[in-house]
Amino acid sequence: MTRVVAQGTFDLLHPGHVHYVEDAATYGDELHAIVARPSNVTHKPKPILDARQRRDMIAALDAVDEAHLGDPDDVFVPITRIDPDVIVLGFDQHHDEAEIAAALADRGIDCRVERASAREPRYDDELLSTGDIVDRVLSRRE
Ligand SMILES: Cc1cc2nc3c(=O)[nH]c(=O)nc-3n(C[C@H](O)[C@H](O)[C@H](O)COP(=O)(O)O)c2cc1C
Ligand SMILES: Nc1ncnc2c1ncn2[C@@H]1O[C@H](COP(=O)(O)OP(=O)(O)OP(=O)(O)O)[C@@H](O)[C@H]1O
Repeated sequence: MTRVVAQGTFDLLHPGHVHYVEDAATYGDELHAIVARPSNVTHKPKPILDARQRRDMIAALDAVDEAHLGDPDDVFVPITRIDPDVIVLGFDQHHDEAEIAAALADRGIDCRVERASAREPRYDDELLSTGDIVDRVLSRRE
């Protein structure tokens, strides 16, 4: 049983998230999605939706076998619990594969790090970014 981890903020779910978890799922038999807590989302605006709602939505996707609320303080708490064989990073995520691989090795966790592919828009109006969805809401509802 090859266990895979994907992770992210997964706010206002869109086809890019679906592509990410479906791509991640191809790396093994069981896909675990870890949902970032707001305190750990530091490189962009805080998510709109509660972490429990973001977890429930990503859990509803067929490709995801189990979704987990991330640990507020130590990102390796769920990793140690899930004990994955593969961690698949999102195509544009700011994490460095080598740094994560080193942190895993330091903890004695035997797990390789991969990177998912990107998904391009299938039509002009398709939004594949949470930030873009928020911007459109603001522009249409102000
Ligand atoms: C290996 C790994 C484990 C993670 N575990 C957690 C966690 O336990 N708690 C958490 O809040 N975020 C966790 N994250 C998510 C990061 O905190 C970060 O916020 C997340 O990658 C957001 O990326 P995104 O905004 O591109 O979706 C983890 C990320 C990685 C790469
Ligand atoms: N178009 C896309 N193609 C493939 N993966 C995507 C796409 N959009 C987002 N993802 C992946 O989904 C994961 C979670 O993305 P995240 O929660 O950061 O949403 P986001 O839409 O990328 O946010 P924002 O665009 O506001 O930064 C990330 O790993 C990201 O790489």
